Amino acid sequence: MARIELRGVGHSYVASPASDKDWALRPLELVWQDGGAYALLGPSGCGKTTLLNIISGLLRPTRGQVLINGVDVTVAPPQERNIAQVFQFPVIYDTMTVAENLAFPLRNRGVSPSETRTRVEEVAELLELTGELKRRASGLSADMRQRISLGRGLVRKDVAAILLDEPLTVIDPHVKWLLRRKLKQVHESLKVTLVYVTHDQVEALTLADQVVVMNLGRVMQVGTPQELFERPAETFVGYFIGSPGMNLLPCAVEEGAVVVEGHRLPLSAEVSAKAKASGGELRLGIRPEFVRRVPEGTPSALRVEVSQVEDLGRYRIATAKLGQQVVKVRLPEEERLAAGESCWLEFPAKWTTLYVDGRAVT
Ligand SMILES: Nc1ncnc2c1ncn2[C@@H]1O[C@H](COP(=O)(O)OP(=O)(O)OP(=O)(O)O)[C@@H](O)[C@H]1O
Repeated sequence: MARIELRGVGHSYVASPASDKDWALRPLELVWQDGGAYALLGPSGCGKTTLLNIISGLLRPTRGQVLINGVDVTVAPPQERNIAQVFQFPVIYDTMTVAENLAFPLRNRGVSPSETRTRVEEVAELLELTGELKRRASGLSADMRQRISLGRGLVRKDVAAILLDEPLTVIDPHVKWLLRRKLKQVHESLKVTLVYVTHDQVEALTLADQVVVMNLGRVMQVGTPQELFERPAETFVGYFIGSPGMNLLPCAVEEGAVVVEGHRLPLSAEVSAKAKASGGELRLGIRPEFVRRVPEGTPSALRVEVSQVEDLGRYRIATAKLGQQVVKVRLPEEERLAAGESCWLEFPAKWTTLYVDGRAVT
């Protein structure tokens, strides 16, 4: 089991990093608790793999220290870290049987044949591979191969953490959810620290207790799926998480109010004072799920013109014009609304966040 601590860890692939953009991973502080399930979520190129490779020891960071259970392992090679890594494209030995593939890490460490057999059977059971143990690995489906790869990580009793780098990307969509569920079960039963890299928010939010959202080599926010959804600390998080993302409306502040397209909405005196003092670019954020349709005449209601209503299967999204700005609204099932109509909307204060230069004012 492992508690992983990153102290001022940063990495640059250029010899003498000068500006922020030279850092693939900007120096950061992060603690991953023993037994937790974490996701690293962010767009392509944001530094997820770089961070994962630093933890596993494949990459030595330009700066900072990596501690596993309090021991500094910054310069220790991967084999000294008791960390298993599962890659997007699993490396499986086709000439071996499934059982031999699973046993491989134990054979390498000189574990006795009887203990190896017991562990392989346990892991095979956990991953529903028992019926396949005697089969040759060649010709197995992508999800079977990924299960073997995961099994090879789990087979060692001393494995402290499992790092998975986009493990489901090449898996058929209709078996993806099965493997995702399996992974969650494995984590729940073994309580091994799990770090899961993905650019897919559904994967991150369903698997992890804590999600680390990254962009441009920087950690934008660490939080539970609920915290990231309800209280995005940065406009990037608000927009990147959610489908569609958060509405981010240019606005102004006056004392005790935020002004959007000429409408005054109440705002705490403290937040309005901080925002005014900062002098930065202001946005009012509200998720489409929290915008409410209200009857005409409701205090603070905003009149909008609906330009489009999209049916996304389980729900519908209305796109509406508020003056010059566009607002997305998730409609309740029974709500009747069509393009060309106008209606009244409310932004409940509880669900609005004011951002200055992309950061939430709290
Ligand atoms: N070996 C390398 N040499 C030079 N630059 C690199 C190297 N590996 C990654 N980079 C750069 O570092 C940045 C972060 O890359 P990284 O692979 O960590 O991102 P990522 O979030 O995992 O992206 P993806 O999801 O596409 O794998 C990118 O700009 C990438 O081009």
